[in-house]
Amino acid sequence: MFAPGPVTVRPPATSANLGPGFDAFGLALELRDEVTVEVIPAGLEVTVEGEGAGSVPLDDTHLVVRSLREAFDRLGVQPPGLRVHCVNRIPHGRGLGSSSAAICAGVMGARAVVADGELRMDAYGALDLATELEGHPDNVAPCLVGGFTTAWMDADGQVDVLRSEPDESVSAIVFVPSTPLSTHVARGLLPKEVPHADAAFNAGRAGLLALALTSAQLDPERRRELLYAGTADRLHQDYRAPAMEPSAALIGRLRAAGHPAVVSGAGPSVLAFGVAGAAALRASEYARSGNPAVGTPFVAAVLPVAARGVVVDGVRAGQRDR
Ligand SMILES: Nc1ncnc2c1ncn2[C@@H]1O[C@H](COP(=O)(O)OP(=O)(O)OP(=O)(O)O)[C@@H](O)[C@H]1O
Ligand SMILES: N[C@@H](CCO)C(=O)O
Repeated sequence: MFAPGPVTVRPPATSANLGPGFDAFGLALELRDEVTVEVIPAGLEVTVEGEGAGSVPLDDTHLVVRSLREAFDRLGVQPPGLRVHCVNRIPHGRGLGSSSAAICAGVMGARAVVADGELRMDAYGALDLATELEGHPDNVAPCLVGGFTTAWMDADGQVDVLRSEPDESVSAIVFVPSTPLSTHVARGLLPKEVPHADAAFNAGRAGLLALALTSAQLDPERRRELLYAGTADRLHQDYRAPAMEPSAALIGRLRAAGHPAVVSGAGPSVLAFGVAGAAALRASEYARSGNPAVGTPFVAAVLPVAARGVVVDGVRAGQRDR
Protein backbone atom coordinates (compact mmCIF):
# COMPACT_ATOMS: atom_id res chain seq x y z
CA MET A 1 0.00 0.00 0.00
CA PHE A 2 2.89 2.39 0.77
CA ALA A 3 6.06 3.18 -1.18
CA PRO A 4 8.94 1.10 0.22
CA GLY A 5 11.29 4.06 0.55
CA PRO A 6 11.39 7.83 0.98
CA VAL A 7 9.80 10.20 -1.52
CA THR A 8 11.13 13.73 -2.00
CA VAL A 9 8.89 16.55 -3.17
CA ARG A 10 10.18 19.96 -4.24
CA PRO A 11 7.54 22.71 -4.29
CA PRO A 12 8.44 26.08 -5.84
CA ALA A 13 8.03 29.53 -4.34
CA THR A 14 5.10 31.48 -5.75
CA SER A 15 4.09 35.11 -6.04
CA ALA A 16 0.35 35.76 -5.90
CA ASN A 17 -1.81 38.69 -7.06
CA LEU A 18 0.88 40.26 -9.31
CA GLY A 19 -0.88 43.59 -8.75
CA PRO A 20 -4.46 43.50 -10.07
CA GLY A 21 -5.13 39.73 -9.89
CA PHE A 22 -6.04 39.54 -6.21
CA ASP A 23 -6.67 35.92 -5.11
CA ALA A 24 -6.50 34.81 -8.77
CA PHE A 25 -3.10 35.34 -10.45
CA GLY A 26 0.04 33.48 -9.44
CA LEU A 27 3.53 32.87 -10.74
CA ALA A 28 5.80 29.93 -9.88
CA LEU A 29 9.40 30.89 -9.16
CA GLU A 30 12.53 28.76 -9.29
CA LEU A 31 13.29 28.62 -5.56
CA ARG A 32 12.32 25.31 -4.01
CA ASP A 33 11.86 23.73 -0.61
CA GLU A 34 12.66 20.03 -0.39
CA VAL A 35 10.51 17.72 1.72
CA THR A 36 11.29 14.02 2.15
CA VAL A 37 8.48 11.79 3.40
CA GLU A 38 8.87 8.19 4.50
CA VAL A 39 6.38 5.79 6.02
CA ILE A 40 7.86 4.16 9.14
CA PRO A 41 6.46 1.49 11.51
CA ALA A 42 5.32 3.95 14.20
CA GLY A 43 5.53 7.51 15.50
CA LEU A 44 6.26 10.91 13.96
CA GLU A 45 9.78 12.20 13.32
CA VAL A 46 10.06 15.74 11.93
CA THR A 47 13.36 17.51 11.20
CA VAL A 48 13.82 20.94 9.66
CA GLU A 49 16.82 22.68 8.08
CA GLY A 50 16.93 26.25 6.80
CA GLU A 51 13.98 28.66 7.00
CA GLY A 52 11.83 28.07 10.06
CA ALA A 53 14.31 25.70 11.77
CA GLY A 54 13.92 26.29 15.50
CA SER A 55 10.62 28.12 15.13
CA VAL A 56 8.16 25.87 13.28
CA PRO A 57 6.63 23.11 15.44
CA LEU A 58 7.90 19.54 15.09
CA ASP A 59 4.64 17.79 15.94
CA ASP A 60 1.28 17.21 14.27
CA THR A 61 0.72 20.97 14.03
CA HIS A 62 3.63 21.36 11.56
CA LEU A 63 2.01 22.60 8.34
CA VAL A 64 3.53 19.87 6.15
CA VAL A 65 2.44 17.19 8.63
CA ARG A 66 -1.07 18.67 8.91
CA SER A 67 -1.34 18.66 5.13
CA LEU A 68 0.00 15.11 4.90
CA ARG A 69 -2.59 13.94 7.45
CA GLU A 70 -5.46 15.69 5.65
CA ALA A 71 -4.34 14.19 2.36
CA PHE A 72 -4.06 10.68 3.84
CA ASP A 73 -7.65 11.12 5.11
CA ARG A 74 -8.80 11.99 1.57
CA LEU A 75 -6.78 9.09 0.17
CA GLY A 76 -8.50 6.77 2.65
CA VAL A 77 -5.31 5.38 4.22
CA GLN A 78 -3.34 6.24 7.34
CA PRO A 79 0.35 5.31 7.57
CA PRO A 80 1.45 3.67 10.85
CA GLY A 81 4.23 6.23 11.30
CA LEU A 82 5.87 9.08 9.40
CA ARG A 83 9.37 10.49 9.00
CA VAL A 84 9.44 13.99 7.46
CA HIS A 85 12.61 15.94 6.67
CA CYS A 86 12.30 19.53 5.42
CA VAL A 87 15.02 21.59 3.76
CA ASN A 88 13.42 25.03 3.57
CA ARG A 89 14.66 27.74 1.23
CA ILE A 90 11.51 29.84 0.73
CA PRO A 91 11.44 32.59 3.37
CA HIS A 92 8.44 32.43 5.70
CA GLY A 93 5.83 35.16 5.92
CA ARG A 94 7.36 37.25 3.12
CA GLY A 95 4.76 36.86 0.38
CA LEU A 96 6.60 34.16 -1.54
CA GLY A 97 4.17 31.34 -0.92
CA SER A 98 5.95 29.43 1.86
CA SER A 99 2.69 28.18 3.37
CA SER A 100 1.41 27.01 -0.01
CA ALA A 101 4.72 25.24 -0.64
CA ALA A 102 4.38 23.43 2.71
CA ILE A 103 0.75 22.51 1.98
CA CYS A 104 1.46 21.31 -1.57
CA ALA A 105 4.47 19.33 -0.31
CA GLY A 106 2.19 17.57 2.18
CA VAL A 107 -0.60 16.88 -0.30
CA MET A 108 1.69 15.70 -3.10
CA GLY A 109 3.96 13.84 -0.67
CA ALA A 110 1.02 11.85 0.71
CA ARG A 111 -0.20 11.12 -2.81
CA ALA A 112 3.27 9.90 -3.79
CA VAL A 113 3.85 7.55 -0.84
CA VAL A 114 0.52 5.79 -1.34
CA ALA A 115 0.98 3.15 -4.02
CA ASP A 116 -2.12 4.09 -6.03
CA GLY A 117 -2.27 7.67 -4.74
CA GLU A 118 -2.70 9.21 -8.18
CA LEU A 119 -5.79 7.06 -8.75
CA ARG A 120 -7.24 7.86 -5.34
CA MET A 121 -6.67 11.62 -5.75
CA ASP A 122 -6.46 13.22 -9.18
CA ALA A 123 -4.92 16.61 -9.97
CA TYR A 124 -8.23 18.38 -9.23
CA GLY A 125 -8.48 16.59 -5.90
CA ALA A 126 -5.00 17.82 -4.99
CA LEU A 127 -5.84 21.39 -6.07
CA ASP A 128 -9.10 21.29 -4.11
CA LEU A 129 -7.51 20.06 -0.92
CA ALA A 130 -4.52 22.43 -1.14
CA THR A 131 -6.91 25.37 -1.72
CA GLU A 132 -9.03 24.35 1.25
CA LEU A 133 -5.96 24.19 3.49
CA GLU A 134 -4.55 27.53 2.25
CA GLY A 135 -7.89 29.34 2.09
CA HIS A 136 -7.45 30.73 -1.43
CA PRO A 137 -6.15 29.20 -4.67
CA ASP A 138 -3.72 31.78 -6.07
CA ASN A 139 -0.51 30.39 -4.55
CA VAL A 140 -1.31 26.67 -4.50
CA ALA A 141 -2.29 26.70 -8.20
CA PRO A 142 1.13 27.76 -9.58
CA CYS A 143 2.84 25.73 -6.86
CA LEU A 144 1.14 22.61 -8.24
CA VAL A 145 1.32 23.30 -11.98
CA GLY A 146 4.08 25.90 -12.50
CA GLY A 147 4.10 28.88 -14.87
CA PHE A 148 1.69 31.82 -14.74
CA THR A 149 -1.73 30.79 -13.48
CA THR A 150 -5.22 32.16 -13.16
CA ALA A 151 -7.23 30.27 -10.55
CA TRP A 152 -10.92 30.59 -9.77
CA MET A 153 -13.80 28.87 -8.02
CA ASP A 154 -17.11 28.08 -9.67
CA ALA A 155 -20.49 28.54 -7.99
CA ASP A 156 -20.18 25.12 -6.29
CA GLY A 157 -16.80 26.01 -4.81
CA GLN A 158 -14.94 23.81 -7.33
CA VAL A 159 -11.45 25.21 -7.96
CA ASP A 160 -9.96 25.33 -11.44
CA VAL A 161 -6.81 26.75 -12.94
CA LEU A 162 -5.60 27.90 -16.34
CA ARG A 163 -1.85 27.73 -16.75
CA SER A 164 0.13 29.70 -19.29
CA GLU A 165 3.76 30.36 -20.04
CA PRO A 166 5.12 33.89 -19.61
CA ASP A 167 7.19 35.04 -22.56
CA GLU A 168 10.79 33.89 -22.11
CA SER A 169 12.01 37.51 -22.04
CA VAL A 170 10.20 38.08 -18.71
CA SER A 171 12.03 37.57 -15.41
CA ALA A 172 11.09 38.26 -11.81
CA ILE A 173 13.26 40.28 -9.46
CA VAL A 174 12.24 39.84 -5.83
CA PHE A 175 13.17 42.18 -2.99
CA VAL A 176 12.82 40.41 0.34
CA PRO A 177 12.83 42.43 3.58
CA SER A 178 14.11 41.00 6.84
CA THR A 179 10.82 41.27 8.72
CA PRO A 180 7.81 39.03 8.01
CA LEU A 181 4.14 39.91 7.76
CA SER A 182 1.58 37.16 8.18
CA THR A 183 -0.97 36.75 5.40
CA HIS A 184 -3.66 36.57 8.07
CA VAL A 185 -2.74 40.03 9.35
CA ALA A 186 -2.45 41.46 5.81
CA ARG A 187 -5.91 40.12 4.86
CA GLY A 188 -7.34 41.76 7.97
CA LEU A 189 -6.41 45.18 6.54
CA LEU A 190 -8.69 44.84 3.53
CA PRO A 191 -12.09 46.54 3.42
CA LYS A 192 -15.26 44.46 3.06
CA GLU A 193 -16.35 46.51 0.04
CA VAL A 194 -14.53 48.50 -2.63
CA PRO A 195 -15.75 51.24 -4.98
CA HIS A 196 -17.13 49.96 -8.28
CA ALA A 197 -14.66 52.16 -10.19
CA ASP A 198 -11.73 50.45 -8.44
CA ALA A 199 -13.08 46.99 -9.25
CA ALA A 200 -13.53 48.01 -12.88
CA PHE A 201 -10.01 49.44 -12.94
CA ASN A 202 -8.53 46.16 -11.66
CA ALA A 203 -10.54 44.02 -14.07
CA GLY A 204 -9.10 45.94 -17.02
CA ARG A 205 -5.55 45.86 -15.71
CA ALA A 206 -5.75 42.14 -14.92
CA GLY A 207 -6.77 41.38 -18.51
CA LEU A 208 -3.93 43.53 -19.76
CA LEU A 209 -1.38 41.90 -17.45
CA ALA A 210 -2.21 38.39 -18.67
CA LEU A 211 -1.66 39.51 -22.26
CA ALA A 212 1.47 41.55 -21.49
CA LEU A 213 3.04 38.52 -19.80
CA THR A 214 2.18 35.93 -22.40
CA SER A 215 1.77 37.54 -25.84
CA ALA A 216 4.54 36.57 -28.23
CA GLN A 217 6.46 39.01 -30.39
CA LEU A 218 6.00 42.20 -28.40
CA ASP A 219 8.79 44.71 -28.69
CA PRO A 220 10.66 44.57 -25.31
CA GLU A 221 10.05 48.25 -24.45
CA ARG A 222 6.38 47.92 -25.37
CA ARG A 223 6.12 44.79 -23.19
CA ARG A 224 7.65 46.68 -20.29
CA GLU A 225 5.16 49.54 -20.76
CA LEU A 226 2.25 47.09 -20.90
CA LEU A 227 3.52 45.24 -17.81
CA TYR A 228 3.78 48.59 -16.04
CA ALA A 229 0.18 49.52 -16.84
CA GLY A 230 -0.97 45.94 -16.23
CA THR A 231 0.50 45.73 -12.73
CA ALA A 232 -1.46 48.71 -11.37
CA ASP A 233 -3.84 47.80 -8.54
CA ARG A 234 -6.50 49.53 -6.45
CA LEU A 235 -7.91 46.61 -4.49
CA HIS A 236 -5.30 45.62 -1.93
CA GLN A 237 -1.85 47.24 -2.02
CA ASP A 238 -2.76 50.70 -0.73
CA TYR A 239 -4.87 49.27 2.08
CA ARG A 240 -1.96 47.15 3.23
CA ALA A 241 0.77 49.77 2.80
CA PRO A 242 0.70 50.92 6.46
CA ALA A 243 1.80 47.40 7.47
CA MET A 244 4.75 47.44 5.05
CA GLU A 245 5.91 51.01 4.61
CA PRO A 246 9.42 50.19 3.33
CA SER A 247 7.93 47.89 0.68
CA ALA A 248 5.39 50.52 -0.39
CA ALA A 249 8.18 53.09 -0.63
CA LEU A 250 10.34 50.73 -2.68
CA ILE A 251 7.45 50.06 -5.08
CA GLY A 252 6.96 53.82 -5.39
CA ARG A 253 10.62 54.31 -6.34
CA LEU A 254 10.65 51.41 -8.79
CA ARG A 255 7.43 52.55 -10.49
CA ALA A 256 8.62 56.15 -10.62
CA ALA A 257 11.52 54.82 -12.70
CA GLY A 258 9.11 52.94 -15.00
CA HIS A 259 9.62 49.43 -13.57
CA PRO A 260 6.55 47.18 -13.22
CA ALA A 261 6.69 46.54 -9.45
CA VAL A 262 4.07 45.09 -7.10
CA VAL A 263 3.65 43.66 -3.62
CA SER A 264 4.39 39.93 -3.86
CA GLY A 265 1.41 38.02 -2.47
CA ALA A 266 0.34 39.51 0.84
CA GLY A 267 3.79 41.10 1.17
CA PRO A 268 6.05 42.39 2.40
CA SER A 269 8.36 41.25 -0.45
CA VAL A 270 8.29 43.28 -3.65
CA LEU A 271 8.32 41.73 -7.11
CA ALA A 272 9.38 43.63 -10.22
CA PHE A 273 9.20 42.26 -13.74
CA GLY A 274 12.28 42.58 -15.90
CA VAL A 275 12.14 42.29 -19.70
CA ALA A 276 15.23 41.20 -21.62
CA GLY A 277 16.11 43.87 -24.15
CA ALA A 278 14.20 46.65 -22.33
CA ALA A 279 15.63 49.20 -19.88
CA ALA A 280 17.45 47.19 -17.22
CA LEU A 281 16.56 47.28 -13.54
CA ARG A 282 19.69 47.49 -11.39
CA ALA A 283 18.33 45.62 -8.39
CA SER A 284 21.28 46.32 -6.09
CA GLU A 285 20.69 50.09 -6.28
CA TYR A 286 17.17 49.70 -5.00
CA ALA A 287 17.83 46.92 -2.50
CA ARG A 288 20.74 48.66 -0.78
CA SER A 289 18.90 51.68 0.40
CA GLY A 290 15.43 50.32 1.05
CA ASN A 291 13.37 53.19 2.34
CA PRO A 292 15.80 55.83 3.64
CA ALA A 293 13.15 57.02 6.09
CA VAL A 294 12.79 53.61 7.68
CA GLY A 295 16.17 52.18 6.79
CA THR A 296 15.13 48.59 6.08
CA PRO A 297 17.34 46.96 3.46
CA PHE A 298 16.05 44.30 1.08
CA VAL A 299 17.79 41.22 -0.24
CA ALA A 300 17.32 41.18 -4.02
CA ALA A 301 17.35 38.08 -6.23
CA VAL A 302 16.47 37.36 -9.82
CA LEU A 303 14.28 34.25 -9.90
CA PRO A 304 13.46 32.51 -13.17
CA VAL A 305 9.83 31.57 -13.69
CA ALA A 306 9.43 27.89 -12.74
CA ALA A 307 7.91 26.03 -15.66
CA ARG A 308 7.12 23.04 -13.41
CA GLY A 309 5.13 22.92 -10.22
CA VAL A 310 5.88 20.47 -7.39
CA VAL A 311 8.49 17.97 -8.58
CA VAL A 312 8.22 14.48 -7.07
CA ASP A 313 11.32 12.29 -6.83
CA GLY A 314 10.43 8.85 -5.62
CA VAL A 315 11.09 5.21 -5.41
CA ARG A 316 8.94 4.20 -8.34
CA ALA A 317 11.27 5.16 -11.16
CA GLY A 318 9.40 5.55 -14.41
CA GLN A 319 6.41 7.15 -12.74
CA ARG A 320 8.43 9.86 -11.08
CA ASP A 321 10.75 12.67 -12.09
CA ARG A 322 14.32 12.15 -11.05
N1 LIG B 1 7.91 24.90 5.26
C1 LIG B 1 7.09 25.17 6.29
N2 LIG B 1 6.99 24.32 7.33
C2 LIG B 1 6.16 24.61 8.35
N3 LIG B 1 5.40 25.72 8.44
C3 LIG B 1 5.47 26.59 7.44
C4 LIG B 1 6.32 26.37 6.31
N4 LIG B 1 6.18 27.40 5.47
C5 LIG B 1 5.30 28.24 6.04
N5 LIG B 1 4.87 27.76 7.22
C6 LIG B 1 3.93 28.41 8.12
O1 LIG B 1 3.23 29.41 7.40
C7 LIG B 1 3.55 30.72 7.91
C8 LIG B 1 3.71 31.70 6.78
O2 LIG B 1 2.54 31.71 6.04
P1 LIG B 1 1.95 33.05 5.45
O3 LIG B 1 0.76 32.65 4.63
O4 LIG B 1 1.76 34.05 6.53
O5 LIG B 1 3.11 33.61 4.52
P2 LIG B 1 3.67 33.13 3.13
O6 LIG B 1 2.95 31.89 2.70
O7 LIG B 1 5.14 33.05 3.25
O8 LIG B 1 3.28 34.36 2.20
P3 LIG B 1 2.13 34.54 1.06
O9 LIG B 1 0.98 33.65 1.41
O10 LIG B 1 1.76 36.00 1.13
O11 LIG B 1 2.79 34.21 -0.22
C9 LIG B 1 4.85 30.52 8.69
O12 LIG B 1 4.97 31.49 9.70
C10 LIG B 1 4.68 29.11 9.23
O13 LIG B 1 3.84 29.12 10.37
N1 LIG C 1 -4.14 36.61 -2.46
C1 LIG C 1 -3.50 36.42 -1.19
C2 LIG C 1 -2.07 35.97 -1.42
C3 LIG C 1 -1.30 35.72 -0.15
O1 LIG C 1 -1.41 34.42 0.29
C4 LIG C 1 -3.51 37.73 -0.42
O2 LIG C 1 -3.09 38.74 -0.99
O3 LIG C 1 -3.95 37.75 0.74
